[in-house]
Amino acid sequence: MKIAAIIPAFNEESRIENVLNAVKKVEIIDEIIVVDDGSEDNTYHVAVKNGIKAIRLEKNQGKGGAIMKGVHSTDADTLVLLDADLIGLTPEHITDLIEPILGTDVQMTYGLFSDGRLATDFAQKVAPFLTGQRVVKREIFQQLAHLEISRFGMEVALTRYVRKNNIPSVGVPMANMTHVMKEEKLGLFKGFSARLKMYWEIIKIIKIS
Ligand SMILES: O=c1ccn([C@@H]2O[C@H](COP(=O)(O)OP(=O)(O)O)[C@@H](O)[C@H]2O)c(=O)[nH]1
Ligand SMILES: O=C(O)[C@@H](COP(=O)(O)O)O[C@H]1O[C@H](CO)[C@@H](O)[C@H](O)[C@H]1O
Repeated sequence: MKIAAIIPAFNEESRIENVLNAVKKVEIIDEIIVVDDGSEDNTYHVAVKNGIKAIRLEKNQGKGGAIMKGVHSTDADTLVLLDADLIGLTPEHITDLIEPILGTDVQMTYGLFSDGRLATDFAQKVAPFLTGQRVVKREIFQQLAHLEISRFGMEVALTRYVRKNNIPSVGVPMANMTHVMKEEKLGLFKGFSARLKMYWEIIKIIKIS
């Protein structure tokens, strides 16, 4: 079994180091890959400075496209997907996410914030299928079309595929964790516009998957 962590990152220079510090401490992870999705800031250099393999995409391709670049750059059979803007991530959170897959027929796990912040805990209670923290077996990526163009629809495509095909999956609580919300990153107006765009990308993938 080979485990690779893939961290898609778009303009995350000030946030990604926290995530890298936690991932680097997880001994069962064989490879860490940051995919810089056309950032205009120093995300790529922060990853390289931390000794991480980083792939730099010239043009922004969206989260799904960035993750698939990472998937195609490794032969790992187990992929750990983590957002670059997590707050409170520990090595234990990551091992908890991987553990249910070891020696079982579980093919996907998904992490759910709890006891972090009211807003982000609530968002994941209402829509657990959106979470970006996952461990996914490679076969699942191979079965799914459209992931390269799915942008923020990637997680919903994964969840729908697993449900439709009765593939064993497990939700894992991630206590004391949260992330930086779009409105906090981009300001109220731009953040909310980005949120609407994300919902549209999700609707589009539902239509074609
Ligand atoms: O075009 C994009 C948009 C987002 N991301 C990354 O995907 C993850 C989740 O994105 P974001 O935090 O914006 O989504 P949210 O959690 O707010 O829905 C983060 O690591 C982003 O840097 C990416 O690689 N390309
Ligand atoms: O939880 C959600 O409602 C959205 C938006 O999060 P925020 O409202 O910015 O905290 O975030 C998730 O959904 C995206 C689409 O599935 C994922 O790509 C993100 O990783 C995830 O955090």
